[in-house]
Amino acid sequence: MFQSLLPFYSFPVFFAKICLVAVLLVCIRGALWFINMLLLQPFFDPLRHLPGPDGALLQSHLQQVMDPVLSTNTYVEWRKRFGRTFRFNGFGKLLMKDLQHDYRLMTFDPRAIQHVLSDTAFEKPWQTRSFMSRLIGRGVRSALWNISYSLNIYFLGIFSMEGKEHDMQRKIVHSAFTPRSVKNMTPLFFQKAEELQECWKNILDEHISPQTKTSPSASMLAGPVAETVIDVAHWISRASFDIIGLTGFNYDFHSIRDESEPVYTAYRRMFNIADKGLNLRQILDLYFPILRTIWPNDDIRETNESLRVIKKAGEQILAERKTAVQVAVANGDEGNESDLLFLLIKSNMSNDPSARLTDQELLDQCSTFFMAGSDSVAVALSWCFHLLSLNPDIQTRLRDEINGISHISDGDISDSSTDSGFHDCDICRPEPPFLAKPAYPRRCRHLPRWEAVENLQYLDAVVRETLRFCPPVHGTIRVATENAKIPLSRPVTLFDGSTIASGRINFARKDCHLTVRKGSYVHIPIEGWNLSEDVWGRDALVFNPGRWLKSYYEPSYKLGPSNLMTFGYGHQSCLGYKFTLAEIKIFIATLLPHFEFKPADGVPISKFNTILTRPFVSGKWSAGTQLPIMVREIK
Ligand code: HEM
Repeated sequence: MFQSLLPFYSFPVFFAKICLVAVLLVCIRGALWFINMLLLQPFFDPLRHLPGPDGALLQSHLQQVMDPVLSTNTYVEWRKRFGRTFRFNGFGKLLMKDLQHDYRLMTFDPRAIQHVLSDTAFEKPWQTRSFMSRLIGRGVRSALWNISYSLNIYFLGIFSMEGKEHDMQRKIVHSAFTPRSVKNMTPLFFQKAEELQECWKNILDEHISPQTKTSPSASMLAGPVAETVIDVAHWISRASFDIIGLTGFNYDFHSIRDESEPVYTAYRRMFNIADKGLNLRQILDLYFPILRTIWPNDDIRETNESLRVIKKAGEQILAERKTAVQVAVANGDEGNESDLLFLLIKSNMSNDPSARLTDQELLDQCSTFFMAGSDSVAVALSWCFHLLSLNPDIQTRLRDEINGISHISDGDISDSSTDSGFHDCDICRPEPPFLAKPAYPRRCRHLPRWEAVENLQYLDAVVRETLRFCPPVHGTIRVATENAKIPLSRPVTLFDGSTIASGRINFARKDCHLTVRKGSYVHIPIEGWNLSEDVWGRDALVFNPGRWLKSYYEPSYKLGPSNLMTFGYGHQSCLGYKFTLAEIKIFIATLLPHFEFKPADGVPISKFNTILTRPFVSGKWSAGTQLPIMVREIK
């Protein structure tokens, strides 16, 4: 047939015509997409009625919202201009095959936040889960992802689960975070805090001037004997890795002393890669995960290698912990083991067989603990030392309080394991809300040492204020999986002057709730909530631990533990809240009496968002997270 056409159409003409038709088709498709994206979609999006910042439809406001250097002012300004609930532009979302117009909702309204974080119609976006899944979870349903999944090694942690799978895992994992489990871990926190203290002391010993070394009496007169700049974030990160290794699965990385342990190195390399954030290649990988297999780059190869090391070690550890559970159950002394994997295996064994986690899923939970529980605590603790270094008066007052503990004895865990008399401390207390506490009743069954630290009110205030002021997780996002309604606690005035009333969702009326379309993103500004004047008063932007000491602290709203959004809210909120408080308090109580912290000269510190909001030296982003602080030994 083609042969018969050729006399009429020379090949170049024929080819040119085909090209012309193809170009025309692409142009028509482009024009349709443009009309749909810029005119139709925004027109039918209910969020268009909400007030929000100006900007062309293709202009994104994401940097203003997500960059912690800009976000604090952005929130303050937008809230002044638009109220508690408004919309802004994302960067376009890829739904089905099309890049779609992307109005996003941001809300500071407690009822709306409560609803979005509790209602199963809202899930973590698959992009977030897919990004995390590379490290800790599955949970994404795209066909391409599944092909890639079958070719790679993925973890199946609770973080990337939704729906029933999530509920089932949460029930089992939750059982490893009971007050008693956390209490039993506190000796390990002390052990590692003391190791870190010793390491810092050794570093400082190298900086003692010869004169002071030969003259102990002079050093006593002079007070502090040595000082140097220490990258506090780096050391604390090593310590919290050790802690999560021990508390997670009874495995000591010894990374405070030596960073060369292979599993530690594997995790560290993998997290460092994840911390680079989303670059173009990673965005491509998200949408076309098969690329990771057919066109791996250095980061992907390194991540795969790390995952292999972790998997191999994990299998060995799992086998060892399973044997430990069997022996403990047979001997009836299960109460003495405190690592999360042990508790998970035990809880899994007592679960309905059909709902039990597989070995792989058990290991995945441990990787989840690593991902969720090591650097997050380290970052919070680092910010705490940073804030103390900037506020010498607060630092001195806190040190005086800690030094005022008359005696901290090393308790015996077994002494404290009787079941009577739980008292109202953070570890024992079943749930928030937090009210600034009077002195705790003295019926605690905790270790005497932990009890002493736990009872320090100013320490408690400093830790909570740090978690409010510098939340390690900057914000969270949910996506509507169906057209959904969101109730409000305050009315919202729309662009056209009409109002959406506050109150419960009223299905009979349209003006009693917000409506969002399937696929719309809702941003929950964790940092924004924590720094909101509506919630915390006019000094919301000031670091003021004293706010927690008022005899009766009653915030206007209650969302999350201590009314902090730091740990999220609802059925996917943080399981490690009490664990975190205990670890941070113990590290501060151990280190502060021995060291004084001052800002290092000429080293400005800024926040930078990777997965967590980390400290960086301003202008030196490529050097990675750092927190150089001048540390001086106190003799
Ligand atoms: C300062 C320390 C920490 C902060 C700021 C933090 C923050 C958070 C936040 C905001 C969420 C909810 C995320 C969302 O809703 O999108 C979360 C979830 C979670 N966190 Fe933490 N976390 C911390 C420490 C820990 C620790 C120490 C552990 C465990 C050892 C842990 C385990 C988890 C787990 C398992 C989840 C998922 C819960 C679920 O999906 O049901 N976290 N965390």
